[in-house]
Amino acid sequence: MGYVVKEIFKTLQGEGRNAGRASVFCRFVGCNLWTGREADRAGAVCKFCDTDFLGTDGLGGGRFDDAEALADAIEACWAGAAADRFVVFTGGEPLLQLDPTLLTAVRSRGFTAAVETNGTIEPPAELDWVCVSPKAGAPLVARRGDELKLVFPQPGLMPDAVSGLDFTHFWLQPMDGPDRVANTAAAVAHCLAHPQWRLSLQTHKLIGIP
Ligand SMILES: C[S@@+](CC[C@H](N)C(=O)[O-])C[C@H]1O[C@@H](n2cnc3c(N)ncnc32)[C@H](O)[C@@H]1O
Ligand SMILES: Nc1nc2[nH]cc(C(=O)O)c2c(=O)[nH]1
Ligand code: SF4
Ligand SMILES: [Mg+2]
Repeated sequence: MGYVVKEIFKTLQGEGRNAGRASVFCRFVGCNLWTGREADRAGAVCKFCDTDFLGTDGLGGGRFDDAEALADAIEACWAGAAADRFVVFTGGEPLLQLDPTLLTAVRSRGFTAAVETNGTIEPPAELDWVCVSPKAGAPLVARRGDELKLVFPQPGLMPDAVSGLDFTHFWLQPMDGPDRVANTAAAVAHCLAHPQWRLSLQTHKLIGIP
């Protein structure tokens, strides 16, 4: 089983409960809700994506023949002590490729393993941290986890529709793009009126790190 990876980089997790934590990000190529091509954006299920997940041309990207090779690359990217190792699998949609074999390989190297997923695919049980970010118009299969991070506002997916699901933390993350300032104000207002929800800012963008 091989893996196709856009990029592998070390940075601080910018979003959600683990914001500020040193992390290796492994970004897989491909998504099931958008082709990744701008020409297809308007017709995609997910239209607001802020990420380039096409090609293997990013830092540390490439094709990895097996789980051991990719886990070795993740460990090399960490380039540090054995304590507090943390890897975030993202994409694109990581659950199109992430499997128990790769999770076992990174965990055997001392990593705590997290995922950022759109919730359309059931996450493997070997994950230590599951962040689900549901998308309007897409089936929500992953209905439990550690954090639910709703990009806000999304026409057709109101917070009330997912606030009863089995998650420990509930975040509203303002949709980045031309309406970011207005979306942030709307998210703040919703959190004030509905304290189950907390604000998640994309802090890496605020401070200019990857
Ligand atoms: C690029 S996605 C990759 C993982 C997965 N496909 C997903 O959607 O959760 C990583 C995170 O960025 C969020 N995101 C994507 N575009 C965004 C935008 N324009 N503004 C705010 N958050 C965004 C997603 O909702 C998700 O929580
Ligand atoms: N610093 C940083 N934090 C992140 N949290 C989720 C990200 C993602 O693209 O999945 C992301 C990202 O791209 N960079
Ligand atoms: S599901 Fe995630 S990776 Fe796919 S287009 Fe939407 S935000 Fe981007
Ligand atoms: Mg990102």
